[in-house]
Amino acid sequence: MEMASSAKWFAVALVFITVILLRVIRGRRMAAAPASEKPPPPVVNGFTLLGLLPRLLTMDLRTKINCLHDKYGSVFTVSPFGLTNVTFLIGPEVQSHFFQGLESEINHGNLLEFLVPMFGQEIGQGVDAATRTEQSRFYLDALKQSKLRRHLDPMLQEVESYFGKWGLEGEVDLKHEFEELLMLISSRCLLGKEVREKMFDEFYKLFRDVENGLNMISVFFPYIPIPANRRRDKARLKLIELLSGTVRSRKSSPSVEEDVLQRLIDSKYKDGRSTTETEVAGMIIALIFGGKHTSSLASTWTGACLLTHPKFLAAASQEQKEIMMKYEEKIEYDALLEMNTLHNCIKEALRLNPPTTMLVRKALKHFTVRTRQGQEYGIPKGHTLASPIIQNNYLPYIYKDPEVYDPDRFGPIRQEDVVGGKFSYTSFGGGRHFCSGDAYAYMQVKVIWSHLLNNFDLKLLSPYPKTDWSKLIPEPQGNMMVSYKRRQLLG
Ligand code: HEM
Repeated sequence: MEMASSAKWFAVALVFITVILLRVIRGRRMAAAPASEKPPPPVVNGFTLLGLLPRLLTMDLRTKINCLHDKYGSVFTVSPFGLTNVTFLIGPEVQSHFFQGLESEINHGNLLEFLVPMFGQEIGQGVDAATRTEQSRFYLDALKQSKLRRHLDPMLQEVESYFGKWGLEGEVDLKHEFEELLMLISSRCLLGKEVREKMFDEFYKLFRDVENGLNMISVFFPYIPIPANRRRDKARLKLIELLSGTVRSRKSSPSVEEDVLQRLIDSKYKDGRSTTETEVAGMIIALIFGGKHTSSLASTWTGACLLTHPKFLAAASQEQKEIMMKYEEKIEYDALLEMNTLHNCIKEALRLNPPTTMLVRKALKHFTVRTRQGQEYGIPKGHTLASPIIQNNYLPYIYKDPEVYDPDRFGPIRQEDVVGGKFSYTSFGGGRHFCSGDAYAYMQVKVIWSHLLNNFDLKLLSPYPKTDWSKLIPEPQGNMMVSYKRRQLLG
């Protein structure tokens, strides 16, 4: 009996030792892997995360990432109990594959799946990679610099008419004002006159329901039947129906409009196929979604920064005076291109407060990165990759006194982002998926701020806003109350 029991324990021990030995041998083999296989990045595992939790819980997103950056360096993998592996890439030196790698080696994977129920199955993440790439080309083509001039007059009309409704003096919540105004500009320049003139209210209401479908829950569970998702699905169907009707009547009309909707209608795939009504409808919803809120936040943060920095407010106002004199009080497209001070004021507001705080990708193939200190790491296939713009924009070896609002850092003397090298400034992304609407965005924010600087004396009544990190796209917390006094009546 005793003999049988000993034999049993001996067999168990043997199996156990064999398993251990096999693991050690496999580990040695991996350690002796070819020289091209660099070590993986340091890992922040579940236990470490639990240890850090009390501190992390009290921090905002940027401080959290900063804390991990300080401790683990510019490349590290957050791996909570092996559930997932998210590798953070911080600083321009380690971004080139992230931004420029082939789509077949690094792409958005299913990380943006939550956009499918917002824009439909026919575009973006709902279609195969080749079709998606062609649709990105349509966006780029519709929004490229050479096509922007024609948007200036409608944009100016919207801005003048909006601020024309302000009194001689008063108080407003600038954040709210910009949200409304950007929706009007977007519907006019992107969607066109049919929607702007005849069905703006209906469009706005439906669009808001689609937009509000994006929340912390829907990002992870885009299809669960919570009320916000149900409202989103209903609104999207109605929106697609409404916009498809507009596309249909445009297609059958001999007159050709000059807005972005028309460009998407006229776009053709490489095989000669025209875009369908639902594709155009989905693409235009996606464009408005990508451009409206980001530009409204850019306008708000620019206001918050300018109105708390008299030196730069004075410089931007002086530039307006000179340009208005040169162009005889009329804003022309070329005049906008000459507003370098205002441009840098907006760019700096977006460095400090990028609306998209973090970019993500999926590694479909193993790749290597080399840090600024010369350390090389192999990033395994399958990892989720995160490029935190909110941390990259604050690196002190790129930006002097990174916490300070200083638009001069982008001026001709310092050019800190140029000196810092490619991917030093990524508020608009970079490389393959660089924002298609950056020039359009600058144009509308400049038209707005040029008008305000030329026509009003403004004072910030609220304190400089804190960032509301509870929002998926962080925004200034609460209202941003401003008092205005009209300098001259509009002619
Ligand atoms: C201040 C305003 C804006 C900011 C900060 C911004 C930021 C960004 C960023 C960071 C990306 C890269 C996403 C990634 O790599 O995953 C992006 C992509 C994109 N943006 Fe913008 N954006 C702005 C305005 C606009 C506007 C006004 C439009 C259109 C009207 C637009 C259309 C797009 C499109 C279509 C893409 C996808 C490009 C692609 O994947 O090929 N954006 N934007």
